[in-house]
Amino acid sequence: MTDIRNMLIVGFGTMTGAMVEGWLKAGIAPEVFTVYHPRGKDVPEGVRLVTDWPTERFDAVLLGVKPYMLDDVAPGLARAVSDKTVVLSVLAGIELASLRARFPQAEGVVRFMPNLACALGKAPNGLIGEGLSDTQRGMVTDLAEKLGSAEWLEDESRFDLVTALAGSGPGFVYRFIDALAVAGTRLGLDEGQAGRLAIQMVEGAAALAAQSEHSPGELARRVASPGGMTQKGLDVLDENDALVDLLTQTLRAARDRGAEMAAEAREKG
Ligand SMILES: NC(=O)C1=CN([C@@H]2O[C@H](COP(=O)(O)OP(=O)(O)OC[C@H]3O[C@@H](n4cnc5c(N)ncnc54)[C@H](O)[C@@H]3O)[C@@H](O)[C@H]2O)C=CC1
Ligand SMILES: O=C(O)[C@@H]1CCC=N1
Repeated sequence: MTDIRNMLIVGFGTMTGAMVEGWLKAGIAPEVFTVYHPRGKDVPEGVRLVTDWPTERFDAVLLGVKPYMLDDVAPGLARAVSDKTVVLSVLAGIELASLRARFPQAEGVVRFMPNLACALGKAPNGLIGEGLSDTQRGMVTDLAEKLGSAEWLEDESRFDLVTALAGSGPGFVYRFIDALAVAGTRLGLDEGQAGRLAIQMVEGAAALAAQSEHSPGELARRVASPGGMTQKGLDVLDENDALVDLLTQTLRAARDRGAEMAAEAREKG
């Protein structure tokens, strides 16, 4: 495995900021990172900020702008891409072919789908690439594992679904936490206390599920005493597959938006 020597980041925002936080915590030196922003930007200590397009070549460039801004930055960014560079994109819905059309000279192009838990080294990172050398694939795997895990896909048609589950997923979980707190408040708990209980309960339950030898289904069974309180609640979630159906609709809607964004980028490219 080859350590990354330099990475240019274009679009240093919520997502790529969390990634850099995770990489710095994992021991990558801040000098590895260069952030480009035409109007300047706060960056962590030791990270280089440039307001003009750099002319040197980078091992990796990380694209972190909003998907509809791809063509605002692609021509300038192309100057920092050589035939030894891997282009990493966190842009939802933007396909490998759309990236390749903008960066034909890059050696490899990768869709790298993290989530905000990167900052804690706890994100499942969806990956799919094209044109990668073995060295680049090893480097990208290492970068992903420093942020949590590396989940390589072979079939790009599934990537938007991975994005919906693992990239958008924290948004859905936060809604669930909020809903638990709202429900508790509606039924009579103090609002602040209901919020604290909901967050700490989900944190502990997720940590236990991650460590346990048992599946989440079995863990739910272990919480529910026959004829007891939990079972009565689970009966509501399970009736007519209510929760599974709701989450299927949720993932489908998110996934299908990815396909729409992909089509928009394809038309422009
Ligand atoms: N927020 C999330 O949880 C996730 C976001 N993503 C992807 O990450 C990308 C960025 O999303 P966020 O970080 O949420 O948005 P954001 O708005 O926080 O970040 C975008 C950044 O791009 C910068 N920017 C705008 N114009 C620029 C230019 N011309 N040159 C250089 N930088 C420029 C902005 O200053 C901003 O900081 C999107 O493509 C999204 O699909 C992917 C997975 C999860
Ligand atoms: O909402 C979005 O489009 C991106 C994809 C995953 C999380 N945020």
